[in-house]
Amino acid sequence: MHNDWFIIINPTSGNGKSKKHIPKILQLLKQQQITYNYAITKYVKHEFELVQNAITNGYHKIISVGGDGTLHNIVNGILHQSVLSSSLIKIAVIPFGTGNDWVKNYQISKDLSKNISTIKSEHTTYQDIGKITLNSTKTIVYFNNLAGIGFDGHVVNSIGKYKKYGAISYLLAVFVGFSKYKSVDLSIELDNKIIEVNSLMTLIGLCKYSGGGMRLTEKSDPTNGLFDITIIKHLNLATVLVNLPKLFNGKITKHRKVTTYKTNNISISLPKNKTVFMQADGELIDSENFTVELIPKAIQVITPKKS
Ligand SMILES: Nc1ncnc2c1ncn2[C@@H]1O[C@H](COP(=O)(O)OP(=O)(O)OP(=O)(O)O)[C@@H](O)[C@H]1O
Repeated sequence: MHNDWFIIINPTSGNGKSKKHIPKILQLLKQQQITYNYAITKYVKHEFELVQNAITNGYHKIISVGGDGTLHNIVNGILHQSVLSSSLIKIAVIPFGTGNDWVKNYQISKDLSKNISTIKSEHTTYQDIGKITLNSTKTIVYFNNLAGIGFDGHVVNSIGKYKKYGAISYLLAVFVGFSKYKSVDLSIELDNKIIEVNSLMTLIGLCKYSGGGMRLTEKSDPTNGLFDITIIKHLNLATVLVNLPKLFNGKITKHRKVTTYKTNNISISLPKNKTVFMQADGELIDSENFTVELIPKAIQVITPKKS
């Protein structure tokens, strides 16, 4: 194991923004005497392979340059390997995505110099990770921010064509998608209860933000060993419009059609013969009945010291 950082850069993140900043990032790292090696991804999910190769080659400090999807794939590469325990691996993020929701949770600076000083400090927080197991294929997908079923999966499915609009892309996808979307019947099992619900969307959160800055879960804390579950029943467009600010300030969780729970284990069954989109950290995943369990303090993430 050596002490250099391994940097994984997704040049397509943020509509190609990260690519333009590569020379500047590398120069600032050198200036702060941070030693590193780096690789640029060449295709979708290449991050997964790159991080596993880096760990096999003795790296245990990783920097993700990109958005939430890049980080998600790196986290999955780390959790799916067995060379080194994930809790011994440090992950830093230089955000260059569209939504950049995960970094908001920790107030990681978008200012490159400030962020690189934070990385240099190596101040870490041990973060919980969600582990989704799909019932029939036993496929495992990890998430570090939030997973969702229903309308938010539908938004992720359509987001590609809106990303060119930058920060407002998620909001655009919400409004364009809403009129055609139909809520679905879910059977949700948590804390020995079975909840049958017609749901617009159901969210399983570790961190606070998703969908480009929305706050759909209640007081999420990615270090407390619990998921924040939000079940939103069917809402009409007028209700969404009236409650728009509440989607961003967290107060939507108080709406009478919204219920919240805290748990570390949840199973969800989807309706038969209906496509229900599912997403993890803004990446679409296969849609089928699944169970989610929480792995406490599974990774170390580089975070600014609280002043
Ligand atoms: N070279 C590449 N070509 C095409 N896609 C890539 C490449 N490298 C990585 N990807 C994929 O790009 C996807 C999106 O990346 P990411 O989520 O980081 O950016 P974003 O969508 O702009 O940001 P955010 O998720 O924060 O809104 C990921 O699924 C990743 O696997």
